[in-house]
Amino acid sequence: MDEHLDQILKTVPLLAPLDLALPEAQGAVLAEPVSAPVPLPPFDNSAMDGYAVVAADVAAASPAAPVTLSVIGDVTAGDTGICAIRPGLCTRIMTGAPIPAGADAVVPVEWTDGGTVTVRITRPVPPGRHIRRAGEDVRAGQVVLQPGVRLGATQLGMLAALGRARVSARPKPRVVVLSTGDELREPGTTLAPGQIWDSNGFMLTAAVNEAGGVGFRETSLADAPEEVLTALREQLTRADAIITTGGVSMGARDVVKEALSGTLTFAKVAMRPGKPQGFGLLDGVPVFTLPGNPVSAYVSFQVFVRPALQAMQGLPPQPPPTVTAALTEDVRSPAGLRHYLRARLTHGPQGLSAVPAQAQGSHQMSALASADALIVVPEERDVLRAGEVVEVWPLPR
Ligand SMILES: Nc1nc2c(c(=O)[nH]1)N[C@H]1C(S)=C(S)[C@@H](COP(=O)(O)OP(=O)(O)OC[C@H]3O[C@@H](n4cnc5c(N)ncnc54)[C@H](O)[C@@H]3O)O[C@H]1N2
Ligand code: MOO
Repeated sequence: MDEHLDQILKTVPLLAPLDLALPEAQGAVLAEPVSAPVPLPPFDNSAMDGYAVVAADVAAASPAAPVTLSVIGDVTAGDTGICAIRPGLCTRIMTGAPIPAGADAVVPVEWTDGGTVTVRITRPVPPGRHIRRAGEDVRAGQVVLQPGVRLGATQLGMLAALGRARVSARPKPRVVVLSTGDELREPGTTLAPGQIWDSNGFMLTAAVNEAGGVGFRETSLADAPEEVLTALREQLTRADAIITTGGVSMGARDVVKEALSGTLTFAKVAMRPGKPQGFGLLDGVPVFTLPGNPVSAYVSFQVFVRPALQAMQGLPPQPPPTVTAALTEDVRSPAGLRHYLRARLTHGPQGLSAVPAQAQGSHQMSALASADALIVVPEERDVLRAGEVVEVWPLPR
């Protein structure tokens, strides 16, 4: 498994950065350091609705002996005019409004009678109180986001706050998913004997999206090597990567293998499910040929394709973070294979427990669909005992 993944990670190309408008950049990975052209906040402003005052004027204010000041006007957020006060005067001020010259504190409106001509203030404020200083969030010139950061909601908010409309970032990889098999039909249609509905196509397209790519599902292909090759070539113009499922094992009609045997490397990987794997570049585009059994295809996606998509965006190709959990029953596993068992995690007083699914066949979608984790059984173990603390991968959602 490690060899196959290493081979993939050293082969997949890094996607070139694009100049993206902010809304298009969601999920892309920053390719430039972003520094602040101005300080944030750009100017001293009020943190409260209230009155901008000279703190010394209200130092002795109390409910018993309120201080009265003249209100010379209102300053609201967005005011661009120049405003100044001197001792004895104040302005009403709103949250986010620039602090008038001469003022050094804000009295919240709750501590006043709310007057508009004169105001009675019942509590003192120390100098600086309720003023948000220019640059106290970000200094001008400060590098705020480093290359390699995936742009989510908060990073896009940060970029907009810095006035950036566009950014250089590696886009989400576009991944085309092609299922192969004469037996496959579209969900929503009726089946003839021997036929099944294509589930891999939908599952893997969704898995691509969950993994931070953009998945495109194509209608399944018949077991004809020429057709498979033509379909793959057609997709090269829009795909950053292609996933196929089916046709890679030992059957008489393993078309994917037949179509690509000169181009890709096919291997039997020491894992279950997911033994037959193929990978390589077709005209520079990574092609992952995953096994047809649905659970095998899904597990293969998580262990090989997901890290590859991360690497293509310049992210560290990390497997999902694992947790440890106590096994609720014994499980057996063939030695020499890394085994991913479908399981459910439960939280109890003793911490996390992993409940293995009863159905562990690589065709048994229902156990996969009700699992929220995979128990990882290392190659060197052939039995794990109930109560043992084991490594578990929570599945992405
Ligand atoms: N003699 C051997 N037979 C098999 C071996 C082996 O080593 N020697 N390996 C087995 C393992 S493990 C796997 S996994 C499968 C992989 O087979 P293929 O990748 O060639 O896949 P197919 O034969 O096309 O299909 C397998 C199975 O999955 C169903 N399938 C395929 N595509 C879809 C889809 N899009 N949606 C739902 N189900 C799909 C297909 O109908 C078959 O039942 O080979 C074993 N055999
Ligand atoms: O490896 Mo197959 O992928 O076990 O069913």
